[in-house]
Amino acid sequence: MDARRRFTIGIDFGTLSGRAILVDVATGEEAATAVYEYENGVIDEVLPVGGPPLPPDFALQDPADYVRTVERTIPELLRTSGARPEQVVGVGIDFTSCTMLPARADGTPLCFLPEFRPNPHAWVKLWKHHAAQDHANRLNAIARRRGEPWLPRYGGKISSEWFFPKVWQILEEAPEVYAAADRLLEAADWVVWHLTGHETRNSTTAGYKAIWSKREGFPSRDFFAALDPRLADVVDQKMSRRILPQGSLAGGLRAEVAERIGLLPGTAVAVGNVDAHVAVPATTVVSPHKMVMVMGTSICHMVLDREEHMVEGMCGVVEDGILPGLFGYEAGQSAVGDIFAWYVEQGIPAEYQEQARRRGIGPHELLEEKASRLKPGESGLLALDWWNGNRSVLVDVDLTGMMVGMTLATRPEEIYRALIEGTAFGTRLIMDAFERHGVPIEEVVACGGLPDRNRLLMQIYADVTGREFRVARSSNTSALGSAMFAAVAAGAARGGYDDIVTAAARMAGVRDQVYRPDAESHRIYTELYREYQLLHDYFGRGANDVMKRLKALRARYRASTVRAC
Ligand SMILES: Nc1ncnc2c1ncn2[C@@H]1O[C@H](COP(=O)(O)OP(=O)(O)O)[C@@H](O)[C@H]1O
Ligand SMILES: O=C(CO)[C@@H](O)[C@@H](O)COP(=O)(O)O
Repeated sequence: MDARRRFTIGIDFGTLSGRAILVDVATGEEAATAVYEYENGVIDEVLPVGGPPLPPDFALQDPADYVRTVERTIPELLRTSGARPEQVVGVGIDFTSCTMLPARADGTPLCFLPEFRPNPHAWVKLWKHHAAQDHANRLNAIARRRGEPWLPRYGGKISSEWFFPKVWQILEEAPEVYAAADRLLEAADWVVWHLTGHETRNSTTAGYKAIWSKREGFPSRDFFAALDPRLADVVDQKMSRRILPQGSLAGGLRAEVAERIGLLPGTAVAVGNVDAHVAVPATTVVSPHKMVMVMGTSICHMVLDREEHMVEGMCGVVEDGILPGLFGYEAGQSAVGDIFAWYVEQGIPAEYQEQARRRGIGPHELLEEKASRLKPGESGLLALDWWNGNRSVLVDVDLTGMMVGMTLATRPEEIYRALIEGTAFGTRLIMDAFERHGVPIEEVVACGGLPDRNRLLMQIYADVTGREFRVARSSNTSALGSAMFAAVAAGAARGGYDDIVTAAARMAGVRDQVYRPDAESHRIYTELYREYQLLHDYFGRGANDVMKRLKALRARYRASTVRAC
């Protein structure tokens, strides 16, 4: 190991695991990687401490898994690379968002305290926690009635996945937790607090998930009081108005953590970031009108522009939200990889599982191989990709998945392919919304776990959208982006960079591989897309609320079943 090399560390806290990389600041070479699969994963049935079944649509996590991620991955990076602590000039982290938790004034999560451990609301609410939809609906109705100027920045609706519906749910369903919480914060900021001993708040989670803007700050005290008088001062009582831009130095690594993980105390730590937004410069995109698609459990569609446009169903548009000096747009699909996981785990016949096992391949690989032999339209199937609700453009987690065209002859690979195609149609609809509202999409760069796992999926996305898909060089773009922002937090004087654009030029890259649309497939998919749009509007825009009626029946029946036990 050349002692003159300088490195930064990026840790991407995903839905199921934390992934860390050690990156050469001069070249972007990933000298080592380490992964920690969360011991408690996604907590959606019962708490790790036991107790009654969690209510429907809860999705929680254990902050101890975040501490274990830091303490397991960073020593592994140093061990496998041979890098010396003094060669590491900075650490950056990114997180799924909005993943939030209640904590004491010293940063202790309430779920660490014996008296609160049995209470689900004391735990981390993961980004996909969908049990605050009622609070989101009421918040949106009040915001619309008051004519709140910030609502159009979020596509006209605040999602139940974002910060304040989750806060309101805690207040109404667990007022004792709300009262005991000195701090309410994003997990991204909590991990940085754990690393540095300083509480900081970053502009990306604040802007996209907590209705903050650089020009106007948070919504007014009157707005919060209109939700509930007890929320009037929530920002000043349990949050902060000191919001730091991306690349800011949050502080130095605190001694007790540095000692446990093998780094030097005082190593620069960048403010926290969001897994989708941080990936943008790591794919080389630092200028407008290039869509970065972070493709994993969900898909996040990220675009930069010099102007602010109001686009239907956006998760948000935030000034400086992704890169300084530009408006950053975020749209998304709440379930993509999750849908394929659901089908592989719940839907394929034992015969297919056995076939895959005999051949020493995974079920995804077997299905991909079989589905690759099908032609667009051949299955007669069409899916609405709402297995975990709709994030963009309808912003409604109470919508559910649907597949039409099934017959007695339908085969598993046809269903698998139709699920992929349905998610691709969802992406095409988001791209159309951007262009319809004045934000052109001139290029597409994909990153995340899916491009490395499923070539058929990538080709279908190119065929459905009619666009070329480039792929980021790194298989860990979010972690690479965090490592790049760590270099900026350290600054050129300490071996990093003074701005993210320079860091991107030196540390980011794209692969030579390009997925190009096939003209005939695109023609067929455009016919199918028209059918998708009809179903989308009929079931998603109020013509028939059967999905919501069925979900209400499920909740009622499930509640009665639980009571009967
Ligand atoms: N071969 C595959 N084809 C399609 N989806 C896959 C495949 N293998 C894994 N997945 C899905 O990819 C998702 C994980 O994506 P990844 O980007 O690694 O994680 P995260 O979303 O936590 O960042 C899971 O939802 C999983 O079901
Ligand atoms: O919503 C966001 C970012 O705004 C993501 O954190 C969320 O969709 C989860 O992303 P993953 O698919 O787990 O990478």
